[in-house]
Amino acid sequence: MIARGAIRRSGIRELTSAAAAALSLTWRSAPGGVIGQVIMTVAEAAAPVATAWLTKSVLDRLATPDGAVAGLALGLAAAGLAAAALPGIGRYLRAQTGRRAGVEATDRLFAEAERQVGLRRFEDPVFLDRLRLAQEGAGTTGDLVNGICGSLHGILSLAGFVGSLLILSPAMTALVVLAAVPVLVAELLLSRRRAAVQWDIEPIHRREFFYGRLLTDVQAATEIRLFGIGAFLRARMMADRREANAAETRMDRRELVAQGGLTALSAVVSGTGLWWAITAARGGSLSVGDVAMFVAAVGGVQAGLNTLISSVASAHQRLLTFSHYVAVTRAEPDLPSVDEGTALALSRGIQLQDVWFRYSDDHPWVLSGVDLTVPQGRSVALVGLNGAGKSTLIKLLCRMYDPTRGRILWDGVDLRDIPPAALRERISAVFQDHMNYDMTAAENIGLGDLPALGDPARLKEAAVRAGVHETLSELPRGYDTLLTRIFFSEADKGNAETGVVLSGGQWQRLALARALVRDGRDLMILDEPSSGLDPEAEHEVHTRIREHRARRTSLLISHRLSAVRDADLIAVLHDGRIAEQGPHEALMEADGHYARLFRLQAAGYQEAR
Ligand SMILES: Nc1ncnc2c1ncn2[C@@H]1O[C@H](COP(=O)(O)OP(=O)(O)OP(=O)(O)O)[C@@H](O)[C@H]1O
Repeated sequence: MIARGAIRRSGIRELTSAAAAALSLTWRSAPGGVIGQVIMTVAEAAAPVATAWLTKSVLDRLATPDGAVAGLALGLAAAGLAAAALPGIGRYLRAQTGRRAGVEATDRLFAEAERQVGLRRFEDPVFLDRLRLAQEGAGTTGDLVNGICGSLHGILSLAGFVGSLLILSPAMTALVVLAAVPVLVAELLLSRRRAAVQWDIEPIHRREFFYGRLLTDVQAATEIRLFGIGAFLRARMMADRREANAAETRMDRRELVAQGGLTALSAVVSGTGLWWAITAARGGSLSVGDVAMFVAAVGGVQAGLNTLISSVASAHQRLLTFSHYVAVTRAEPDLPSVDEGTALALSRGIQLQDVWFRYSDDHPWVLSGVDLTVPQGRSVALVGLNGAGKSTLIKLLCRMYDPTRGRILWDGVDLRDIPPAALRERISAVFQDHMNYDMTAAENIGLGDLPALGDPARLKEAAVRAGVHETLSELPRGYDTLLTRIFFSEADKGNAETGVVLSGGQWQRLALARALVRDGRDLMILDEPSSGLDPEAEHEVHTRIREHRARRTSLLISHRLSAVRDADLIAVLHDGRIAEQGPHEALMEADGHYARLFRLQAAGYQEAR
């Protein structure tokens, strides 16, 4: 788990490393754009300095009797034109470069997030906050180059105007430059503080987002309406919004006060400068052109400073956000994994040896010394009370987590010594909390084995075996019907062809079809594959599953004990261990947990007769 406090203290090294990463990413995705931006920046910075010098020269020439100004006026017009046109071109280049860098950064971010082979990171709220900020950072990668170009622009125009001002008055130059130091320091402190506020309120935003999604979620809508809890949830969401707003308002006020003081300081500096220039012109030590140049230079220095300060401050804040991107893309994988090797076809079986597991050091033990063998070619059923740890055991088998103690062997090889992708390639599963993808029916099945997406015969075969083929063929566009209505506009709403909504049981059959299309795998895991089905469908599905499990290695979890009774081996998980195991008859004879649960269920059915 990552500590929130550790993340707030982002030092210079972290920021430098974030800047280097952002620049190299932007350079790789749009080198032409970066070069173009630098050229535009230099030209944009030079234009106002050139305009000021040309204006001074024109005014001074006009004061002499034979002052020819045509050439200068032409130059002035050209500089004005450049000053007007360059910002537009610069904006275009910035947008293009930003988009390209954003695409590259986002792609890389999601690829790196996939590198987390297990589930732990996705259960860590701090990592989730980082991931959200990282997505924001990825979208604005190019802005860092903008920030740097902005700073360069500020420095160049400053250099131009400071040089001009130095010629007129070194003392005035020193005053203007010195006045800029507190502004720069204050802006940097403010941007650091703003990034810290943003990080602090991230969990509040996450909660607010959760309530907002709940209030608009079609699945939640039925309960929310029936229980009348909409206003209650809305109040919670608004409380979070107000809390976040209050933190941001405090920050805004702090900025307002600081920036007010800084503006007053710069007004005093310009006023003093203007007073000095007018007095000097009266005394004859400055020409009219010099006064014009002086006014332009003081304005130019202050504008340059403002550009520099705001670019540095915004680049600083973006770097703080981008450092989350860097942290996510460089995060160590949650599970150590080997890159080379394969999981060979299962020939003997899977063995759990003294497996202990808890979700973290603060959680109680879920498994405390499980010993179990799933022999190759046999069907094993796992039963136990709610919360006994059955689904957890399955997640360990798929290596979503590693056992805290003990080991799991695939034909004698520790799962930790097999690349996770190679292991998962050998497993198919229907999970208790299976996904319903907002995609077409064909895609919902084909995602189980991507090559099957282009093979309608395989999709149909899996659907037939899962007992969902008839339902799918009767859809308006058959297997190509979208199983969602979220992508449609108001105009398409009444048109069933644009998408349909399936029932819970139908979705469950689709999940089963998705697992079945992944045929030929070495291990089939079925975690409550029929819990949402009607009795007839349940019977039919279990008959098909039984046929499928014959001579195959499978692990079935079900609370319907009638469905597990003909497994080759039934294991009862109780108090974190396998309390008893054997075939149905042996367990009934032993008269332990299984026999008690089985009789309880059977009695329920008999009473109804
Ligand atoms: N991600 C998690 N983080 C922390 N604890 C968890 C997590 N998932 C499950 N648990 C806890 O682990 C225990 C076992 O849960 P598990 O889902 O494995 O039980 P189960 O036997 O499959 O239950 P059921 O029959 O209700 O599906 C429960 O106490 C649960 O609260």
